[in-house]
Amino acid sequence: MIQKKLAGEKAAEFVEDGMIVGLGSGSTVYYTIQKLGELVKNGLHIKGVSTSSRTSSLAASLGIQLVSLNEVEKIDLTIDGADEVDRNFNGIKGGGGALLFEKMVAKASAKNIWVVDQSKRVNALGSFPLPVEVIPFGYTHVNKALQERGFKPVLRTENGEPFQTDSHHYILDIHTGSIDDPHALHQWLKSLTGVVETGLFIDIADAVIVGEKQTASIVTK
Ligand SMILES: O=C[C@H](O)[C@H](O)[C@H](O)COP(=O)(O)O
Repeated sequence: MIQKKLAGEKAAEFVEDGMIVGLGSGSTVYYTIQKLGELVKNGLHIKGVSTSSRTSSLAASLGIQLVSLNEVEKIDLTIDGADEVDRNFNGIKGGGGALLFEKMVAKASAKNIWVVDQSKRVNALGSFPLPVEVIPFGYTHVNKALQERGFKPVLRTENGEPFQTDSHHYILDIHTGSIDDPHALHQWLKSLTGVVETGLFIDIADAVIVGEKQTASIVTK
């Protein structure tokens, strides 16, 4: 989709020679990574920290050098997609199941830019089902607690089997409706034993690049 391409490619303009760059996951940041691949072929030196096995394969195929999160003290800039972004730049991520690594990479980054198309911008988070990453052991009990709270959890599946994240966890997609207090919801979810991470990304994005019909605009706080 052209809006994703415009946003994704625009973000590559913020990458400078010598940077350690967090490489997000998904169909929008795909275009950033493709662009970075071109720039690397033309002499740009960067090291990438990947957030998913898919991104690792893509980056490696384009000749982008990868290092693990353990090997770096900090990341200069991370570029990633999002499933929803509100006016405070809080977001829902994890539609592709990469939320845990994405959040760890984001939190180790001096700056985070999200790339989205216009449809991802919302007044309040919560229309997109919120991914909750859980360990497979006893996940039905977490599911029950979420059901009791009225969140209608759905175990994410792939080819008829539970979808497994890169860490071999499961994902329960929950239906929260409009989220009034993302902090409180995130805290409550994290308090459930067996929950590894939530797709609520709060106070993480510094700027959002929004792909429009013919251009991409940069929105800062
Ligand atoms: O787990 C997936 C990530 O959080 C993605 O960044 C997010 O789902 C947005 O992906 P896309 O750009 O494909 O809509």
